[in-house]
Amino acid sequence: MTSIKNKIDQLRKNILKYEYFYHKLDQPIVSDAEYDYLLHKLYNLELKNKQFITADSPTQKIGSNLSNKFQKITHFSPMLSLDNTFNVQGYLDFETRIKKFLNVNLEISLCCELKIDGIAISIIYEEGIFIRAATRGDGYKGENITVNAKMIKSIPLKLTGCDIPKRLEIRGEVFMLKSDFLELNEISQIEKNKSFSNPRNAAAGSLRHIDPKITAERKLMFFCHGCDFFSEIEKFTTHYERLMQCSVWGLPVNKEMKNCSNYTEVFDFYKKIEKKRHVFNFDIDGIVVKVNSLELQNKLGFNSKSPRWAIALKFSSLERITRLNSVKFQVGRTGAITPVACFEPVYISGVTIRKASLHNKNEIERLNLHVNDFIVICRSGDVIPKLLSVVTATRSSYSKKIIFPVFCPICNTKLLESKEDKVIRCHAGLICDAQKKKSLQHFFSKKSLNVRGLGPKIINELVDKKYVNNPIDFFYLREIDLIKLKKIGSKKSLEIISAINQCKKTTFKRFIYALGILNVGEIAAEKIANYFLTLDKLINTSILDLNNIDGIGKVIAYNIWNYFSIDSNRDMIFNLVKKVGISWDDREIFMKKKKNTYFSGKKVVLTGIFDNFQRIELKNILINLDAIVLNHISKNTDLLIVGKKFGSKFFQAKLLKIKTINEDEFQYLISLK
Ligand SMILES: NC(=O)c1ccc[n+]([C@@H]2O[C@H](COP(=O)([O-])OP(=O)(O)OC[C@H]3O[C@@H](n4cnc5c(N)ncnc54)[C@H](O)[C@@H]3O)[C@@H](O)[C@H]2O)c1
Ligand SMILES: [Zn+2]
Repeated sequence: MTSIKNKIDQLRKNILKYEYFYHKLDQPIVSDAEYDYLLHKLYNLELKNKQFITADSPTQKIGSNLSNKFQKITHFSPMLSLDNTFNVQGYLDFETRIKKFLNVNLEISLCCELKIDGIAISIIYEEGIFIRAATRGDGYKGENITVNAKMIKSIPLKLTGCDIPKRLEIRGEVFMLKSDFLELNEISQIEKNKSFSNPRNAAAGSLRHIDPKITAERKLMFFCHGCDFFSEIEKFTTHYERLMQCSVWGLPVNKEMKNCSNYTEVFDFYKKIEKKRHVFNFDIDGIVVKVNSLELQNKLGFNSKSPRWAIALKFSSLERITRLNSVKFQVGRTGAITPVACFEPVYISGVTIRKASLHNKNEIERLNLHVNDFIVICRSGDVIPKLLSVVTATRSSYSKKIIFPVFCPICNTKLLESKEDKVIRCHAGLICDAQKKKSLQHFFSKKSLNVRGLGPKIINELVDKKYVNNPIDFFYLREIDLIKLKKIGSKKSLEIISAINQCKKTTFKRFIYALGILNVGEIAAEKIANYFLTLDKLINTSILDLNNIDGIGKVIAYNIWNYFSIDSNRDMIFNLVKKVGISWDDREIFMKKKKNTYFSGKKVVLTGIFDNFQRIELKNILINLDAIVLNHISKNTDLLIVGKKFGSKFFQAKLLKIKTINEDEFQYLISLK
């Protein structure tokens, strides 16, 4: 029992701390999802252990923003929060509750409005003149922010029109436009002032600033969402009519509101607003549904935190809280270790998520994760799952901290951190089964040698069963080996073997890409293929030569050079080409017609013999590159390509001052895009 009490005490302490930062300092230190989650947890614990409920529990009173910055004033009637729900059932429960309370079975008229994400204030008008304004405070006492509220242009200092009551209380929301918020934060960044985390906090901080001039500068806005006539006889019977009257007196009332007579109409309005919430230049976090009849509102009254006649139907958050089960350290194809958080599934905007990458060691340290932690998950940019933060308030003192491993979880080799990119890697290469599997998957993948039907599962099983150790082994697989794999029959085995045989005819670019050289993606592979044209040239290249390739940086150049300097890699390539018979048409890349090349419209002549091309081949390449290939030199010739054992054309060109290039220069030029 004491442990439950401790749990409750600990939760309350944390919630009150978060409320202090949010309401009093306007600088939240945890996300709303995390705060709501903890409050909900406390609520459930108290429900099961009613003996521990105290009047000062955050479940029993509203979060207060009362500070010493402003004088305090007592509200004429309590200014409370709103009951809220995120789902249909929660809303239906609300309807059932009020019908039961009122003992009615008929449809109740409801007024739906936007739930503006701002800061609540109360304004008192006497004879139509703005007299005083106050924040919600603790619900009973508020902060006197009269001077500051007078700085808000959309709040009239004098009401216009007839039938203005002697005393009128207006309640509404002060907020900041999203565009103004972005501008304010930009300026704060330049001037190195503190910035706000969202428009709501910016509005609250600006309204409650000790210098009213600052409030004036911040361009705050106001929407009225309620009023009280102080028991003066009024002609209105509904909340909706009252708001319409406020608008006539010159008070800003948001036009997006709707009278509904049943829950289907309420949900239509909710869906419509949720769809266009991003169109509004101010934040809203849901809709508010209010019993329209003032008489029924009076009958329903309040509980300690909120009126019984209203509920906020909030938009589902893009953040969810769930329990972390484990962190797996995955070994990538190049040995890079990526931590991946595995958690209890959560459903966010239409997708069930179970895992999120934690990217690197720094992220693990930033989060200070422990096993069984409750974590906040979101879909960043609405797609990629991201672990935002940890709910430290619910962590047990015994839970185990997650530590980045020192040894490879697959092959046990000591991990090393690269100085350049700070990535931690297992350097065991193909000795490491994880890297071996990923490299083989890459070798036969769609963009590499493209063997259909040879997916990761089959490759992993083949490695585990030790049927294959390197790409060459795949070309010697037999039907009797393959049928021993899970879910592979004779037909499928033969299909796989045939697909493996077919992949022997490939392209140079695909072959380079398939090798999986560090940082060499498809584009780099294409550039390299275009530049070298032959495998021989590529294998025997120098770093200097590699640095010449447009778009190949120093790191990639080194990686390529390093790859081909390793004997086992050269042996494997030799065997793949000479023994297995992988081949490609070197020239294939130049056989596609191109416009706007270096050669476009140029009159080109050839002389001599070439190491890497037959004369006719070279001619075709040039024609495809948009050149005009001629047999004789004249003063109109633009370019002469000179091979070994060149003839008199070379001397004629020199006399006529025609540009000449050799085979290497030609290869460089055709490698350009
Ligand atoms: N991140 C944190 O650390 C932290 C801490 C405390 C509270 N919070 C957040 O603050 C919220 C709780 O604050 P709250 O008690 O003010 O509740 P609330 O903001 O959910 O709802 C109550 C408020 O809604 C406002 N409102 C907006 N439009 C309205 C309309 N049309 N009609 C009536 N009222 C309208 C009212 O001013 C009212 O005070 C929660 O969402 C919680 O996540 C966050
Ligand atoms: Zn390893």
